[in-house]
Amino acid sequence: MITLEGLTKRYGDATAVDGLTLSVEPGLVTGFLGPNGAGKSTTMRMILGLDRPTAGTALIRGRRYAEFRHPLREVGALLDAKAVHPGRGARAHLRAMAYSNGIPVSRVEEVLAVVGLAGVSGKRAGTFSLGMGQRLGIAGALLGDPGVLMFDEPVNGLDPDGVRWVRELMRSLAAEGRTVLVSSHLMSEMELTADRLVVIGKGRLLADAPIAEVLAASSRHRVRVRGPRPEGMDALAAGLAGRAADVERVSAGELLVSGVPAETVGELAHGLGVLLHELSPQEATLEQAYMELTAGSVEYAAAQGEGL
Ligand SMILES: Nc1ncnc2c1ncn2[C@@H]1O[C@H](COP(=O)(O)OP(=O)(O)OP(=O)(O)O)[C@@H](O)[C@H]1O
Repeated sequence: MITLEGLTKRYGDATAVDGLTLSVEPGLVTGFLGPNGAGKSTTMRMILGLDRPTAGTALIRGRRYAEFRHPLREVGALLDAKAVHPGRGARAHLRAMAYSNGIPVSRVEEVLAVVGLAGVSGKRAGTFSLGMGQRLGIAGALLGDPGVLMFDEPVNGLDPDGVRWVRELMRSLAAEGRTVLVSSHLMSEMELTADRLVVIGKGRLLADAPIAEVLAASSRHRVRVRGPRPEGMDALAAGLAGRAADVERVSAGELLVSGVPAETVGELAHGLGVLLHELSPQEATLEQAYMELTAGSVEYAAAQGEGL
C-alpha cells in the first residue's frame, strides 16, 4: 500500500505536484496517467525518497522510504532504465544491488530468467537495446521480491511480445497481492492492464477510480436506442430529459442517450409502453475518457492546423 497525504513539490515558482492525497491499494494494478509534465515521475521519485516533498508525505506500508533498512525488499521500481553503469554486465549490476540489500545472490539468476536476460547476463549493459534495458530495469525492481512495485513507462521500447509480457507480469504481480503502480501514455495498453486509474494534470488529482467508473463517466459512454414508432421515441426522449439524461435525436427512430445507464432507458421505455428494437451501450474508449479528463491540463500541446 502506498499512501500520499497532501504531497506537494515546488521547483521555485513552479508547482510540479500539488497536494496529492490518495492511496494505492494492494492486489490491483493502478494505472498512473497524465499529460507530459503532469508530475508522475516527480511523485514516484518522492515515494522513493529521491526527491524531498515541499509539503505532505509519501508512505509505503505506513513508513517513509528512508526508514527501511533494506528498501529493495519493500519496494521495487523501474524509473529510468538507463540508470545502469554502461560498462557493467546485467548479472554484475544485479549482484551489486542484491549485496547492498541483503538479498541472496541466487535471486539474481531467478530474476534474470524471469525477464528473459539469462542468455546475455554477461554482456555490458551499455550494449543493450532499449527493450533489453527495460527488462534489466524490471529485473532490478523484482530482485527483492517486494510487496510494492512502481514502473514508470515500462513498455517504452518493447516490441509487441514484450508489451504483452509486461502486461501479464503486472497482472500476475497484482494477483499475488502486491501493490502495483504503473505509469504509461499508451491508453489502449492501460485499458488492458489496469484495474484502477489515478489521473493527474498539472500536479493535481483529476480522477482516482476503478477503470470502469472512469469509462462510464465519459460523455462518450452512450446508449443507442432504436424503435419503430417515432411518437414512441418522442415520449421516451421527453421522459429521459426528466431524468437529467442528455438525449441526441439521431433520426425519427433513433436516440443516443448519455448520462444514464441502459437499464434506466429500458425501464423507462417499458413503463411508457414504448416498443424498442435496440438498446445497446456504446462504451467510451479509455483514450476518449482520458482526453476529456485532461483537456484543461495539457501543458505542451502542439498548435492546431499550422504547417511547419
Ligand atoms: N529537477 C527539476 N527542476 C525543475 N523542474 C522540474 C524538475 N523535475 C521536474 N520538474 C518539472 O516538474 C513538472 C513535472 O514533471 P514530471 O517529470 O514529474 O512529469 P511527468 O508527468 O512524469 O511527465 P512525462 O509524462 O513527460 O514523463 C514539469 O513541469 C517539469 O518540468
